[in-house]
Amino acid sequence: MNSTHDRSPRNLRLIVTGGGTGGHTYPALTAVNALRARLESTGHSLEVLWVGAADSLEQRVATTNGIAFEAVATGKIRRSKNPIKMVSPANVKDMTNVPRGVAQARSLVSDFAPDVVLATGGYVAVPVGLAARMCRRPLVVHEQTVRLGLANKVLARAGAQIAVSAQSSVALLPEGSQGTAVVTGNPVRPEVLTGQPQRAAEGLGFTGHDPELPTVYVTGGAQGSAQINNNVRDILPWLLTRANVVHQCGANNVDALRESAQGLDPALAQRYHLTAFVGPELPDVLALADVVISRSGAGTIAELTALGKAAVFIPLASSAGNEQAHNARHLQESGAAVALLGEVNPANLQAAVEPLLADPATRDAIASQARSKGMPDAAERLVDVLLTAAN
Ligand SMILES: CC(=O)N[C@H]1[C@@H](OP(=O)(O)OP(=O)(O)OC[C@H]2O[C@@H](n3ccc(=O)[nH]c3=O)[C@H](O)[C@@H]2O)O[C@H](CO)[C@@H](O)[C@@H]1O
Repeated sequence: MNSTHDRSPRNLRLIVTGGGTGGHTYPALTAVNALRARLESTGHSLEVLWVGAADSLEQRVATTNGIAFEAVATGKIRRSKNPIKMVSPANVKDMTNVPRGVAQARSLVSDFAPDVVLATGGYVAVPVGLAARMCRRPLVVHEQTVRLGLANKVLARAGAQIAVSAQSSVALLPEGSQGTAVVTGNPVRPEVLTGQPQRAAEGLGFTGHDPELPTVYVTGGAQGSAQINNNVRDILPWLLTRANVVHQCGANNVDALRESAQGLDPALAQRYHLTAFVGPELPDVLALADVVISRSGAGTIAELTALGKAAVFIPLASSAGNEQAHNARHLQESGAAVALLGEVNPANLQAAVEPLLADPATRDAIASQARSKGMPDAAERLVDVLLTAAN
């Protein structure tokens, strides 16, 4: 790292790229906002251009947050053990998109002339990151997961400065980039850390919430998870005798779950709140939750550890490099979570949740271990890396 003198703020121009999922998009937005706040606190300004895929989550997030956005062509290479399948029509089309995206990104980078480029992963980060290197602009890559994603691996080899979310990532970096890597943690949206439990039930319209009972928040990520939904559905008659349940299930699953909830005893059903997606109420819902049943994507883990929540993780088995299982195991090994790493069924989900509801001391012990793993200052650390790279 350079000296703190090198990080002194000045007016800056930033290109940010990354997206595809919330896991790549929200850390980018959080870093932009933190960098802007740091610069403005010293009377300086930040000009930002977000370069992403057209009609994407990152486009919606950038534009709703008043950040200028430009789209470039991207190509997702579908990996397969069978080399014949690699030459699929979809892959061939996507491969031709990559050079087109690099050319588009190169012209955007050269016109905008950023002081620094931040890439947070996802396929779109590849053309933009490569263009940054071609135009000799400093490139910082932020990785949310323990193992580098494919896009970030390509950019690490192209000479990016790497910021990682966990110390254990450093040993897994490509040769040559380990020495310069910085552990920042995974930036968490600041509003997530300042929720108010007493606002949650009102914000959700959860009129039957019983304040005498603990609350379980179930989340399968933005799309929802059929595996989590089905197992939770099957233990609901038991769960609702002990807790309120807020269940975020994804848009595709909400109708079927609503129908099956009609079979619940009405006295229990009033403690159940089902929703496709939790939007601006998310911080309050997290503040209210005593126990969380969740996938173990990097973004969710960063939030739950920063807050110190007792969680039961059900990893997505098909996540890249099985990283969700790795994340969950890592926390379970230090008593910072409960992880269901093999087959998941209603019986073992109930067995995992039961001690957390029965004994507040058990869940407090897990919550406090989780909090010790959290890095609530990750955005500020990433800002330090960006300011150093820009100088
Ligand atoms: C399917 C897939 O590819 N998953 C990957 C994706 O995760 P993905 O983006 O699906 O999940 P993450 O846990 O990283 O982030 C989800 C984000 O959405 C928010 N949220 C979720 C539900 C909701 O109703 N409201 C809401 O705001 C969560 O609070 C969190 O901030 O990128 C992550 C980071 O690279 C990886 O670790 C995951 O393995």
